[in-house]
Amino acid sequence: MATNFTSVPILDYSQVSSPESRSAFVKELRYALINVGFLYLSNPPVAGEDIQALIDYVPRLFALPQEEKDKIRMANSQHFLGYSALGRELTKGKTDQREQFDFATEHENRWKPGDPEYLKLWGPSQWPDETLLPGFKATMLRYLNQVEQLSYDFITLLSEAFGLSSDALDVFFDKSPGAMQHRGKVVKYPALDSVNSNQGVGPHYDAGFLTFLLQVSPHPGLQVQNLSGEWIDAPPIPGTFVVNIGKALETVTQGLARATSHRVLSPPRGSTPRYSIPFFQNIRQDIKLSDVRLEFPADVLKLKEARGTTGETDSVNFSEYDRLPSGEVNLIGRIKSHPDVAQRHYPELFKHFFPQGLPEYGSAY
Ligand SMILES: O=C(O)CCC(=O)C(=O)O
Ligand SMILES: [Fe+2]
Repeated sequence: MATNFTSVPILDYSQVSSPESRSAFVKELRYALINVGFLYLSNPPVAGEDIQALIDYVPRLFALPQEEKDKIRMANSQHFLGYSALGRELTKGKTDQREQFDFATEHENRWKPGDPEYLKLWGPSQWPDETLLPGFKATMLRYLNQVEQLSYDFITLLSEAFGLSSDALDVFFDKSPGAMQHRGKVVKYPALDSVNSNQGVGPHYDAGFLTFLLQVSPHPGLQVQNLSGEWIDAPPIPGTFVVNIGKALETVTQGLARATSHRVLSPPRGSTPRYSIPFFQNIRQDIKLSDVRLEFPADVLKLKEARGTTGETDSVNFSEYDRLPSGEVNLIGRIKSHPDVAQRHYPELFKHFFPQGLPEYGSAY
């Protein structure tokens, strides 16, 4: 089997429901996790009518009057939830050319004085005025809840694929109601005519465990980096999610599940905008990855050796995972990406990471 990839494999989730095809699925999953770090998932267990309803809402969400979007701007939120205008997010210090709304699964903030600051990171979303976009909030939450369930089921499959007991990774989640929070985003990438670079989003790794991406519009632009550093297209395939692995999952699986660097190029001049909806699976904020040591069978570890080492990439690294609680690593990531929000809600950390003050793109709201 080739260890370098030139395309992203497609896995069929309907295979999971019968015992015979389930083992074929798990085998393909093992290959995709170890060698690619990305896959398409067809027939995902998320209601087609919810996905379609969400897709229909997306252009209407971005078409809301600017003042309505500004009412729910991210700078209002210590949870980094809400609206980010074009060009207000950084990847590795460079401006991303996208406009987006961060909406998360429902969660009441649990921070109280004396608690670690990272507990402030999870809390309620800011939603657009219901009268302007009736039903959007309920649809988005239904969608997020279904993808959350899929994300847990997928972790079970991943554990099986790596020869672990199916509950081996349960320790990373607190499944009591409302205890976890996972984050979704609705993203718009305008065409090159209206932006000043083609960095839709710069090369990066995702931070957490699994990402489930819905490519809403038919535009290409998403690219993933293979072992020799080439950029491979991952164009939209209707009816699928793109699934990829974050740095936390790579770390706890000792590099078996590959976190693969990826980026989005802006649509060409004259194009309509590209839209997407990623879902990021979080893990417990208080867990330190180094506290959990998983024992993988030798034959599985050999597959990683056969893959060879991943070349250096220029992507953001999340190297702090070996020593800090996961919540703190995530807070640092959010601060670096959204300094204007950090300046307002985390002034000490802001000063630490941005000693010269806010970067060039302008002042905080
Ligand atoms: O919009 C996309 O297709 C991918 C976005 C992404 O990689 C991210 O937001 O982490
Ligand atoms: Fe990403």
